[in-house]
Amino acid sequence: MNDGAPVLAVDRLTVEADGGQRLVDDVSFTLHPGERLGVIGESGSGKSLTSLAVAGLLAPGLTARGSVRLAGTEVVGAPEATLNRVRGSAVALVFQEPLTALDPLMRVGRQIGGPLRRHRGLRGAALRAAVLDLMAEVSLPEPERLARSFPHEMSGGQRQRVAIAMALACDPTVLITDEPTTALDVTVQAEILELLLRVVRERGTALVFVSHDMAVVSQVVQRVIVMRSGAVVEEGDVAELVAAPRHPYTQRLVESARTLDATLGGRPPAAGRDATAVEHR
Ligand SMILES: Nc1ncnc2c1ncn2[C@@H]1O[C@H](COP(=O)(O)OP(=O)(O)OP(=O)(O)O)[C@@H](O)[C@H]1O
Repeated sequence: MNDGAPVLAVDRLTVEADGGQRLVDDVSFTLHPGERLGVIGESGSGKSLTSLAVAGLLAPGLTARGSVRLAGTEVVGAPEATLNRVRGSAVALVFQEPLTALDPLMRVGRQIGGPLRRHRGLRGAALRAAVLDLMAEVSLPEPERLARSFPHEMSGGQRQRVAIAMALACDPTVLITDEPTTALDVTVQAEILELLLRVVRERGTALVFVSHDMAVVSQVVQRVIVMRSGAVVEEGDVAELVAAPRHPYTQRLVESARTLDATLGGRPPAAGRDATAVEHR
């Protein structure tokens, strides 16, 4: 599976603030077609800035250096037109709070149709059919009725399904999700994780899954990079890393996931599980 060219190659990526503060420090990793990679670390470790830099979405005042090759296109330093093209086809993002991706004043059917119009040129009946197909793919109930709803009329889980549908609209090679379930109720979290796993498997989409939660990451990805203070401190197969973390920081992350899990009476992270909930290829 990993013999071909990576769909994403991040090489010595740094992100600096205007004052010269280095917020992401020399980060390198690759992602192959259909692979699922976790990026884990505590708050402020640089996970989000890394994923934003990959999509060329850094805020003004932040500068990326190094190289990010996404489906063969260099993102670092690329002109806006190139970035728009890449963001239409090569990469899409799903954030923690679906409302950030949604326009509160636009019916969700039109919003899902936005990327289909812009990037795939669909109009009229073909557009409407594609919107309903996408809504069905992300298991939104009664698509015809929900398409006419506004975001505030939907539940948090339904809104995140809409955000995932919009991200999938152009069939991106790489999907980046940044804490996609953190804002949701626990039962809804599990449903959204299941959905994400299903759609990336069915479509063969490569996934970068950003999270602070080792237990969640171990359910979703095959490989993980561990970030601390902007740098990668450990990288490896997620089951091996959970079973035998080498870096003291990773050991702490795994230990706190185990402690929380034991407190809640749940199962230990993936290394201790069978493959019923988590299918690592
Ligand atoms: N626009 C910005 N200007 C200056 N510093 C920033 C900016 N955005 C983020 N930072 C800083 O960069 C560091 C890394 O932030 P980042 O958002 O990538 O962390 P994170 O690991 O994703 O954490 P969280 O889960 O809390 O979002 C933090 O110290 C943050 O305060």
